[in-house]
Amino acid sequence: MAVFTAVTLDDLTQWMKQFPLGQAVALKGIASGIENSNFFLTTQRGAERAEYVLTVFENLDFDQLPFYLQLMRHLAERGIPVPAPVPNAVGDLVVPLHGKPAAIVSKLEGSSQMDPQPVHCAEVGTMLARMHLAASDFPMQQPNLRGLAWWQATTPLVLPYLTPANACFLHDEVTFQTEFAASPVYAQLPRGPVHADLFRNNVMFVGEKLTGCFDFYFAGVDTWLFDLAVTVNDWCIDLDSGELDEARVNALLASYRAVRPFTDAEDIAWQPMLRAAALRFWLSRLYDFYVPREAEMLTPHDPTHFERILRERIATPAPRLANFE
Ligand SMILES: Nc1ncnc2c1ncn2[C@@H]1O[C@H](COP(=O)(O)OP(=O)(O)O)[C@@H](O)[C@H]1O
Ligand SMILES: N[C@@H](CCOP(=O)(O)O)C(=O)O
Repeated sequence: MAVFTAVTLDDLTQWMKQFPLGQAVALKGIASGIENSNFFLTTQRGAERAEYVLTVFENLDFDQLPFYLQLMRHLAERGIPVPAPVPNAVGDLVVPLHGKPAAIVSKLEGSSQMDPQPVHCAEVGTMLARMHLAASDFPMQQPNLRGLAWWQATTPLVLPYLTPANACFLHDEVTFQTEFAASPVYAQLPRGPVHADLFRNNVMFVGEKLTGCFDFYFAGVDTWLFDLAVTVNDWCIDLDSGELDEARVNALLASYRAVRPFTDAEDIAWQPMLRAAALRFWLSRLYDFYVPREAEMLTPHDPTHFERILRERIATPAPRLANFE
């Protein structure tokens, strides 16, 4: 269940007056999701009804949220299919509700495709490349808050819970990634604002047509290749083994490259980056599993899934980016 803060239609009677949306006439809690309280909100202005998503943010504060919501607005204005935040009468995208930050965004059509085929991966690749280019002139700066500095700070917190062999494995991978991030190849990688969590459950489809992506609350400035590796590590794998599925990898990379060709540095960095993307989610899942936050509100995901993927990415050479047609 993912409604941590109860909101009723009565609560919204006054609150909605700051938005140019008319009255709230229906509100339904959304069960999926693990971080925030989400609701489908129906509004009515005159005879016209419209659907939105109301989010009450449980873990992010008022200072952090403008980056995410302004980025969504920036992308929506450039035709990238992401939820468009609705500003209130004074232009604020984030406003208090029950003392917590809240926002209203447009509702995307469709549902998640949890058994993606190459055709779906091709759609994701095209959208991701378009999103990277469209975000490249976004003026706000916020690093990926789940990047290298977070990995280095979080590793000592989870090491005591691991077997000696796994502790050693984690420590070695963070050392490897620290050296990779200091390398000349890494310095040449193109970067900008990235989604950083473009998993299957964060993209909507109607049939084979991608209708949008959401959940920008891990977005930040990082390399485009990292974002691509996060995406491939979720969309293009066999979920049991963690192995890459060649047809889906091919489809996603070819469609991405058709919009934004890869650089030589990206070609060289691909395998370390697939490892980095696996490490990032192994570590966050370990942290959520072993170091639960106070007033726990988060359902932890299985960390061993990404441990398996990381071992697999180290063991099996990644196909060269340049070879994909
Ligand atoms: N803009 C949107 N349009 C349509 N559905 C949405 C939208 N935003 C969220 N949802 C629905 O809400 C669910 C939970 O959202 P999510 O962002 O994953 O929550 P959390 O941040 O709590 O993990 C999604 O699985 C999706 O069904
Ligand atoms: N994708 C992450 C967890 C983030 O959850 P989300 O529901 O906010 O996308 C993972 O799988 O560990």
